[in-house]
Amino acid sequence: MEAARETRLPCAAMAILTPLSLADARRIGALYGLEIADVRGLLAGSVNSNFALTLADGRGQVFLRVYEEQQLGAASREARMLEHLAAGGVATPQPLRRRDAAPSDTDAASDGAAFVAEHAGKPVALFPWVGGASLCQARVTPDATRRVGAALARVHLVGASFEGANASRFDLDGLDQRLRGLRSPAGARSTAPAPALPPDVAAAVDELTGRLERIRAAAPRTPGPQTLIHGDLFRDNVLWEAGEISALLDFESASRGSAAFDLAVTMLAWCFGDDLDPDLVSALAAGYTAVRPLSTEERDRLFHESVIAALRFSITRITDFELRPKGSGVYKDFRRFLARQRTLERLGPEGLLALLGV
Ligand SMILES: Nc1ncnc2c1ncn2[C@@H]1O[C@H](COP(=O)(O)OP(=O)(O)OP(=O)(O)O)[C@@H](O)[C@H]1O
Ligand SMILES: N[C@@H](CCO)C(=O)O
Repeated sequence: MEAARETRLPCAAMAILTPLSLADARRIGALYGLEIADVRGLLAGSVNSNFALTLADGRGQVFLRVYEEQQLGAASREARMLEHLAAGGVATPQPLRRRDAAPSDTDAASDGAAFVAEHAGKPVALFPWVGGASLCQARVTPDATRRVGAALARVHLVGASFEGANASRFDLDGLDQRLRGLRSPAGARSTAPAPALPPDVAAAVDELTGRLERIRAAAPRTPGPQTLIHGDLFRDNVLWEAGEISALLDFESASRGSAAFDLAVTMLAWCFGDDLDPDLVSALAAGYTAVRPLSTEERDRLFHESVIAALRFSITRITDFELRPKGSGVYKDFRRFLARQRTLERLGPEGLLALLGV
């Protein structure tokens, strides 16, 4: 196992929700054939409780995650998916196998039971320690977006043969439901904005509702080709070391979905400084297509999927950040994604394809 090279304290730092004593860590480590000398809580991530375990044999550390929101079945399925991706050459840490796992425990029927243990009634998985740090926007160069594009294409290529990916929670119906919840938290059929919403949020909800209706009306007749998508490949989900990607992280939103949608999410997340940066966009697309050319249908869907991607993050940033108590962790501004949506509309389908150069 590689030794840790640096301490990371990301802006999304949270408390450890589930404590893990050295005795707990030793019991869990033993299930994976590891002798643990030390355990350290990590202020990393905003959902799960994460720990660095030091190995007694001097081979460095492993990363232990306690899944705070996923049940055993979902965590096992995610571990099986990560194993599939890592085994296929995607740069993501391959979950460690339990020593007592039977060969069949990695297959779809057992749903990845080989990788997951339990602690305090919650699922736990172990991963090799990965060095590296995420990039701030000012350090994102065309070389970086080219690498990100290539890494995303590998997820789509390798993920295509993964059986068992879930449907996305963020399809148009899921987004519509979130907007309805915002307009009427009680779930009534009212179409009036809920009075509790601050005026600018209520106005955004109106704007997004209109947009969702327009997107539905203009939607292609079929869902188009599907593969396994990451769904959330933002800067904080990619670690870098010496100018290269050391890990893609956080496959929590991974699902069956459109590669064009995933490429659009990644473009929206990586290629905007103050405004859309054409050099970052064309490098991202070039990196992607060098590994996995887009099919004609995927290319034709790029604009449609881009406006859905902008809609998705505008809405989830309202429900998951704007309306939660401030000061309790990371805050992500939905207004940035409203602005990105307007940029896309200004560009139009032909303008977007010209920028991407596909
Ligand atoms: N295998 C690993 N080795 C070393 N550090 C890791 C490893 N996996 C994750 N990390 C660190 O932990 C941080 C949180 O990871 P991740 O995003 O997967 O966690 P999370 O708890 O699901 O939180 P969130 O979804 O909010 O990001 C990462 O940003 C990274 O710094
Ligand atoms: N990456 C998301 C948050 C996690 O899904 C965002 O920036 O809105």
